[in-house]
Amino acid sequence: MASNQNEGSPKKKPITIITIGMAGAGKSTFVQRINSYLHSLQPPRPPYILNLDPAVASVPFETNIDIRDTVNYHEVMKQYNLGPNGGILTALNLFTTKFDQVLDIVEKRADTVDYVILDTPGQIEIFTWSASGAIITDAIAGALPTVVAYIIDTPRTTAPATFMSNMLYACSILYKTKLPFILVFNKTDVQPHDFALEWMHDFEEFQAALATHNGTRDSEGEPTYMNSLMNSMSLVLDEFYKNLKAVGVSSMTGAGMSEFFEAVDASRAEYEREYLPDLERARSRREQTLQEAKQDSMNRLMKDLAVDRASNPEFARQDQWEVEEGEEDDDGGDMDIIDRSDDVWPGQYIDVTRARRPTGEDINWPRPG
Ligand SMILES: Nc1nc2c(ncn2[C@@H]2O[C@H](COP(=O)(O)OP(=O)(O)OP(=O)(O)O)[C@@H](O)[C@H]2O)c(=O)[nH]1
Repeated sequence: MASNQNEGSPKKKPITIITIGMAGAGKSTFVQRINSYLHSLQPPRPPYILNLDPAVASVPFETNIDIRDTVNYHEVMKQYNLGPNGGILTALNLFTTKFDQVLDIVEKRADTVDYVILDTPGQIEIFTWSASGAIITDAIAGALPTVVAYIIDTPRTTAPATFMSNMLYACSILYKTKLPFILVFNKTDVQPHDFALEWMHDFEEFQAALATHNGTRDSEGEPTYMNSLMNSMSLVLDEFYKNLKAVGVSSMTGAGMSEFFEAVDASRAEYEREYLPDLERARSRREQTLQEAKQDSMNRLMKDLAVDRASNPEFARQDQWEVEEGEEDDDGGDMDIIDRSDDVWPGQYIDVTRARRPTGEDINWPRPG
């Protein structure tokens, strides 16, 4: 594994590895394996581990932060009258409200660790398709270089249709997070992952595997609808494969660990080259949209006031700004600042025309031009 740091140069930020995978793919065993691998290095490089699965009975590693210390999943189920999945999701939502504190703690440890590892709930969609999952991912990726490790149960992926479904799922996560992505073919002690690499690199190999699979032709010898669909999808996936790294590991034996960390270390550059500029662009776009919304509201307000004055000259005459002696009569005087940071969409949109004040309270509206 390449060292993360050169003598004398400032320490690089740690890389966050978000482990995601279908239930039973081996996420927890994988986190345990990378944990023990990093401890076994000379010198040891213990990672900082966060468990985000509120429903897991026990984890085979020492966590630094554990969602179960903050939220009692069983209590959540009882209190909100929820089933197991609703309970996990609500527990994750509750934990997410504290994630700024989590991030503070992690950032404080940034000088002492090289890797931060997130183990996610077993039900993959609870993390990948929930607002909390997106908030946690964005928050951590905004603060530290981050890579997604998508754990695949290799022995259960040897059928072309299952393989494709798994890849499509991975593809959706890649496009959702836009983060550097590593396909981790786990359990290679049971099933080597060569077939998967072959299918990923040679489109025709995959099509051939598809053609030899049962049920791909109908009674008249024509490809079935599913087969045609899978053929077309495999063309789409061809583009997806170019954007990611694939490694084979066995969390059971420890095989493939150094290759995995080479892929992780290489992802740092990818994160800096592709994700960070995108993040900056998104931030400045948001900022610009906000400015435009403010300006638009202001223009509309000015226009409305000007129309009112034109149609009601008596009101306009009475509605004069009284300038106290010694007070400057400039247009850039104090304006009430409307802080909407506690609103449902903090900072997303400020519409000054909708400002509300208790009656009787003075408002220094800007003058119409
Ligand atoms: N042979 C073999 N078995 C493995 C390997 N990795 C995990 N397993 C087994 O796969 C099963 C599931 O592993 P877990 O680590 O619990 O999987 P998980 O994805 O965390 O499962 P959830 O808790 O449902 O999310 C366990 O029986 C593990 O022992 C591996 O590399 N090789």
